[in-house]
Amino acid sequence: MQIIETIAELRARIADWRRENPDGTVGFVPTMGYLHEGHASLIRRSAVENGLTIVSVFVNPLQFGPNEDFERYPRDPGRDRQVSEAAGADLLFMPSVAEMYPRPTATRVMIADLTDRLCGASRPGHFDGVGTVVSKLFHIVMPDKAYFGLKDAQQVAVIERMVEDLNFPVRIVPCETVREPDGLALSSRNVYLNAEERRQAVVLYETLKMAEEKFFEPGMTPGELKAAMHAHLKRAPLAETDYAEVLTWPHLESPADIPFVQMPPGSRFIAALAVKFGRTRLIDNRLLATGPAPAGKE
Ligand SMILES: Nc1ncnc2c1ncn2[C@@H]1O[C@H](COP(=O)(O)OP(=O)(O)OP(=O)(O)O)[C@@H](O)[C@H]1O
Ligand SMILES: CC(C)(CO)[C@@H](O)C(=O)[O-]
Ligand code: BAL
Repeated sequence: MQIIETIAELRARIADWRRENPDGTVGFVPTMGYLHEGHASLIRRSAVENGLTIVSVFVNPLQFGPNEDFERYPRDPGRDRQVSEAAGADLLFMPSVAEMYPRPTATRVMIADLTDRLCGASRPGHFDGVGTVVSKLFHIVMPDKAYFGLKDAQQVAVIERMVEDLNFPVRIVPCETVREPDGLALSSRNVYLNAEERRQAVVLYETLKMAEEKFFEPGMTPGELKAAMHAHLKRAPLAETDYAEVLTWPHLESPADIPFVQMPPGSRFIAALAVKFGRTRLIDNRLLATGPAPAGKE
C-alpha cells in the first residue's frame, strides 16, 4: 500500500493504474480516519469489487460547526495505515488541510433538499461541508464506485442526491453498519465515552430494536413509534436526546400519521437517533419497510 499526501501524486498514481488496467474499476472509501472495523468493512468490500482501492483520511474542517470537536477529533495515522493495508487498500490518501484548502474556498456545494432535518438541523452547515469535500475528493479520485456506511444514513441520502443532481459518474454503494457485540454502532467518537457512558450508550441500539418490533404491531403509527423511541431513550439517565425521528426513506419526509399496516407494502422508513452523552454525540438508525414481516417477526 502506498501513502500519498498530495493531490498531484494521487492523480498521477491513479492515471498510471488506469493506463495499465484499462478495464479495471477504482473503488473509493472516504473517511475521517481513526479507522475501525466499520471502515475496514467498507475497504474490504471495495477491494473485492474493484482492481484499485483508494482510502482517504481527512478530517474536514468545513463540516464541523464552531463549537464542535474538529480540534479534538481523534487522530492516529499509524493505526489508519495498518487498518487500511490489512483491509486491502492500495493507496492511502492523507492530505493536509493546506493541501485540500490552500486558500479559503469560495465555492461550496450546497444540497438544499434533505439537509434541514436530522443531523442537518442539529449541525447547521454540516452537509455543505460534506458535499463540498466529497465533490473535491470525487474530482480528485474519479472513482467508479464510492463506499459509504449506513450508520450515517442521511449522509448516504444526501450524497446520492448530489451525485444524481450533478451527474458525477460514480456509483454510491451503501454499506451495512458494523456493531460492537452489545449492538453499539462502531464510531470513531465512541472513544470519547467514559465507562458508564459506554455502558449506557447501548440504549441507541436497544431503542432501534424496540422500534423495529413495534413497527410491526397492528395499528402502530409513525407518531406513536416516535413517542415510544423518545420514551425508551429515557431509560439511560446520562442520555440527552438530540432527535428521535421516523421519516420516509430515502426522501426523509414526515410520513402521514396513519398505521403502517395501511401503507402500501414496501413503503420504506428510517428510524433515526442522535443522542448526546456529555459532549459526545452519537447517531444510529434502522431502515424499516412495510409488507410481509421478515422471518421471525410474524
Ligand atoms: N460502524 C460502521 N459501520 C459501517 N460503516 C461505518 C461505521 N462507522 C462509520 N462508517 C462509515 O465510514 C465512513 C467514514 O466515516 P467516519 O470517518 O466519519 O467514521 P465514524 O466512525 O462515523 O466517525 P464519527 O465518530 O465521526 O461519526 C462513512 O461512510 C461512515 O458511514
Ligand atoms: C464522507 C466524509 C469522509 C467527508 O468528510 C465524512 O463525512 C465521513 O467520514 O463520513
Ligand atoms: N461520520 C460523519 C462525519 C461527521 O460526523 O462529521
